[in-house]
Amino acid sequence: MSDDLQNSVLLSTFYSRRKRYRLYFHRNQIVWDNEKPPYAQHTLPIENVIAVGYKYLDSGPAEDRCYDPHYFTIHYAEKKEINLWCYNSLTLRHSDTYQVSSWVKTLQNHLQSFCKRPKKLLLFVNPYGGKRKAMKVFEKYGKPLFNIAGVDVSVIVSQRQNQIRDILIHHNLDMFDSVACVGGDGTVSELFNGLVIRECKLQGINPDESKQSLPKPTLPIGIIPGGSTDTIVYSLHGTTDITTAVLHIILGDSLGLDLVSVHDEDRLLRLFASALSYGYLGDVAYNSESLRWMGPSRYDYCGFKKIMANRGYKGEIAILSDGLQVDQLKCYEKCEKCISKQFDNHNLNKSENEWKTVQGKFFMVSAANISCACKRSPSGIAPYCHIGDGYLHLIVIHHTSLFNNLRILSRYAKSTYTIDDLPFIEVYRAKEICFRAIDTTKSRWNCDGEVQHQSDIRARVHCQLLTVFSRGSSIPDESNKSCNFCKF
Ligand SMILES: Nc1ncnc2c1ncn2[C@@H]1O[C@H](COP(=O)(O)OP(=O)(O)OP(=O)(O)O)[C@@H](O)[C@H]1O
Repeated sequence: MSDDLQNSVLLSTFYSRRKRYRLYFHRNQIVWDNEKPPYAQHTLPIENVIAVGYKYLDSGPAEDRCYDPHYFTIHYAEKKEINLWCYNSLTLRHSDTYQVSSWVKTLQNHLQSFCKRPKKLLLFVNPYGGKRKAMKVFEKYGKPLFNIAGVDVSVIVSQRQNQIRDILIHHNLDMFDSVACVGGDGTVSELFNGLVIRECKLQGINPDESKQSLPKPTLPIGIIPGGSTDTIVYSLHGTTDITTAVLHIILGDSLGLDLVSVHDEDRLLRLFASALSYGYLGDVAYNSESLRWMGPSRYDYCGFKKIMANRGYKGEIAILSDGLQVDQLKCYEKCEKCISKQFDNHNLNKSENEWKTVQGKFFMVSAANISCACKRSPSGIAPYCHIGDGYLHLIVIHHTSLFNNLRILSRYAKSTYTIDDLPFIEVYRAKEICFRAIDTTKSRWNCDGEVQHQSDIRARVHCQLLTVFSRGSSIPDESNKSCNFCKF
C-alpha cells in the first residue's frame, strides 16, 4: 500500500436512518460513533471491508442500474464470536454528494490495493458429498456474498469422482486467480491433488519419485464446507460455518498448508492434508463407503461395529525426524512456528534427521498433518500439530482392551482432553514415515477419508506446499477448562 493511501484521513458527519454519525477514517481503520446517547463506537479495520459502493435504486446488472449519489454502503465482515464471522453493512447519507464520492473513492482505492483477494474464482461443487446440499449451500450463502464482493465466480458441478482432479490437471486455468470447492475432505483432496500434479506436469517433474520435492501450485485454494466431517476446513478456521468460510475466501488472507505425499513402492498414491490412518479408522472408511446412503451417521454405525470387534494389526513403522518430541503448543492465527517456516526450505538430507523404528500390534496408526479437529472431536487426534511447520504427528495406538479403546474415543470427543498421557499410546513428530504390514490380514489406509488399498507405504511432508484462504483459528478462552479428576 502506498504512503499516500496509508496516510489518507477522512472525517465527516453522515446520517444512517435517522441517526447522525461521526465517521472517521485513518491508519486503515474506519471508526463511527453516534452523536447522541446512548453512545457507541465501532471500529472497523479496512482489511475486514468486503466492498464499498453507492446505494442502487433498483436491482439488475450493476452497469444498467441507477444509483443515488447521496448514499453509500460499506459491506464488511464482522466477528460474531470466536472463529465465527458474519456479513454486515452500513448505509450512510450526506446532502453533499462530493463528501459521499470522496469516501467511496478513497475506500475503494484501499480495497484495490489488496491484490491477494480473488477476482476470478473457479468453484467446484460436489453434489454428492455430505447431505447432498452443496449446490443449495452455494446459492444461499456463497453467491450473494461473492456478488457483493465483485468476485467473478465460474461454477462447475462435478459429475463423477476424480473429475475435479482431472479438470485441474488437464485444462487451461490462465483466466483464474484462485480455485475453491463446496464439498467435504474428499473434494478438497481432489482439488490439491489436481493442482500439485498439474504443477508437476508444467515443470516436467515426476511425482512418482518419492525423494522428489514437489512444486508449489501457483493458485491459492478456498474451501466451503459441504461434506460429512469437513475436518480440513474446521482445523483451518476453527468452525465449519459456511459464511465464515466464504468470507475467508473473499478477504483473501492466506496460510501455507503442509501436504503429505503417500507413495507405494513405485508411484505416488495421493497427497493428503488431514490424516492417514491404518487399523480402526482405515476399517471404518472402507466399511462405510458402501453405506453412503446413511449419510454422516454411517461413521457412527461402522465406528461402533469396529470398536466392538477390537481388531489389531501387526506392522513396523520407521519414523524420520530431527526431534521426535511433540511440544504442547497449539497452532492459532499468526502462529510463529508456521510463519518462521514460510521461507525455510526443508532439506531431508540434513544430517540431524534420524530414523527410529517401532514394531507391534496396533489398534490404529495415524499420521496427522493438522490437528484434525472437527465437531465430533474439537481438539482433534493431534491437537498440537501445526498447519504449516513441516512436520506430521504420528499417533501409534497399541492393541489393547475394549475398555481402553472406549477411553480413547471418549477423550477424542472432549474439547479439552488429549490422549498422549495414556500408556498404550505413543506420539511422535516426524518428517517422513514408512509403514510395513507384517500380518497376512491387513487393514486399509484412510487417507483424508478416502480408502487406499495398499498397506505398505511411505509418507513424506512437503512444508507449506499449498496456499489456502484462511486467517487460522483464534486463541480460545481456556477459563472453562475441565479438571483432570474427570478424565476417563
Ligand atoms: N458427482 C459425483 N458423484 C459421485 N462422487 C463424487 C462426485 N463428485 C465428487 N465425488 C466424490 O465424492 C466423494 C465424497 O465427497 P466428500 O468427501 O466431499 O464428501 P463426504 O465424504 O460426505 O465428506 P467428508 O470427506 O468431509 O466426510 C469424494 O470421493 C469425491 O471424489
